[in-house]
Amino acid sequence: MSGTRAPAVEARQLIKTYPGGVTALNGMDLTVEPGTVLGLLGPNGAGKSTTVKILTTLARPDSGSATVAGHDVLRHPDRVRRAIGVVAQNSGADPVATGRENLRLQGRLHGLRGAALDRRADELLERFSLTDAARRPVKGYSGGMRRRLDVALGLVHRPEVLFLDEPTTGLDPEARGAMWDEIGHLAGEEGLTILLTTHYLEEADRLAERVAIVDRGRIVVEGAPDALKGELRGDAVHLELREPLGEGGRTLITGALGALPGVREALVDGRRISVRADDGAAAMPALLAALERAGVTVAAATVARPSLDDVYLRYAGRRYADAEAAGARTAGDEADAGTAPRTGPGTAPGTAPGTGPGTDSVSLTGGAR
Ligand SMILES: Nc1ncnc2c1ncn2[C@@H]1O[C@H](COP(=O)(O)OP(=O)(O)OP(=O)(O)O)[C@@H](O)[C@H]1O
Repeated sequence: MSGTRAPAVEARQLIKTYPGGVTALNGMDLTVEPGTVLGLLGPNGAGKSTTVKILTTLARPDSGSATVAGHDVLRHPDRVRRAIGVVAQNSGADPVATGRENLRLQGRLHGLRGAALDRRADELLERFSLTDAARRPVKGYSGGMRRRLDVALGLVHRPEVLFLDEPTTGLDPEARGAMWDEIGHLAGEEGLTILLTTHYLEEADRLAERVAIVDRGRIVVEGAPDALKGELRGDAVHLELREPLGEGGRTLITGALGALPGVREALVDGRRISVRADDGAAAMPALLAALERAGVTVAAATVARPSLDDVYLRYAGRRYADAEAAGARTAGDEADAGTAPRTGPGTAPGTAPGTGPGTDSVSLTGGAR
């Protein structure tokens, strides 16, 4: 692949507000280089699906622009559609038809006929280890087989860019691992450009050459996973307290821990404290002593190399698990409320890192280093 080729996907300043006032996208910028896998990583409700809908011409932004495979999504949606494959969150396969019938139908929709259609269907069945199941109705397939068929359906017309929306959600660990291998091959050996959305940190880490972390409708940081983790120099120390700290306690502890030698950053959030230290093991005794002096009891402590979880915490200002829980609560509210508009993280764009309610943080070094 030439380094001078135009980006396969480019989005600039996409804004999208849904009826009811939910700001799903709040200035989304995104670039995917040809032949690479970009992982759009973010918690539930961050705006990943809305981004994919706009890039695949299924929704229009309120403002901003985007091109896919060199075609403008608003001016030439038909050209974009011919150049892309889309694997949506929910399977598009007909459960009553067989795997082979589904592939043939999809091929016909893309203009394939006769021997070329048969060849392509057989090729994809073989490619995705579905040959033995080719003549069975899809409703009898396992979750992993269905997902592989979904990807095969998205590839029938040999697209340049493949969109995979949450490709492994709902799969068991074994099927997830198999799907990761498939996606790795598609990008590596077949040179496809892939934009995949995921809310699994591990999936982004494992599959994506570059990760764009999306939070509240915009990208908060983008880069190669190892580089992003490497920028957070030092170790991540996580402490769990027996009792949650109130507001006064949080401020006190944040200040006390942040002032210890070798400690770069401390973030206190309820029962959990996250510290970034030059040497986590060396800092641990002083951290525990400072907490003991403050009358705070520690229930558990761990030291680890920074993970994408820590990258998210650094740039989005809240823990990934908390953001996920907030998104899940939102989805639950929505289900309770029937057709009520979704609200949640997307309703509060632009909250500065570390300033969310219930969180105190102090950075002693300024910036991410
Ligand atoms: N049709 C809609 N009407 C109103 N609000 C919506 C609609 N679709 C999405 N939203 C809201 O827009 C925001 C972004 O949603 P989006 O589905 O793009 O996020 P996501 O990151 O893909 O999350 P998920 O992983 O749960 O699909 C959320 O706050 C959501 O509640």
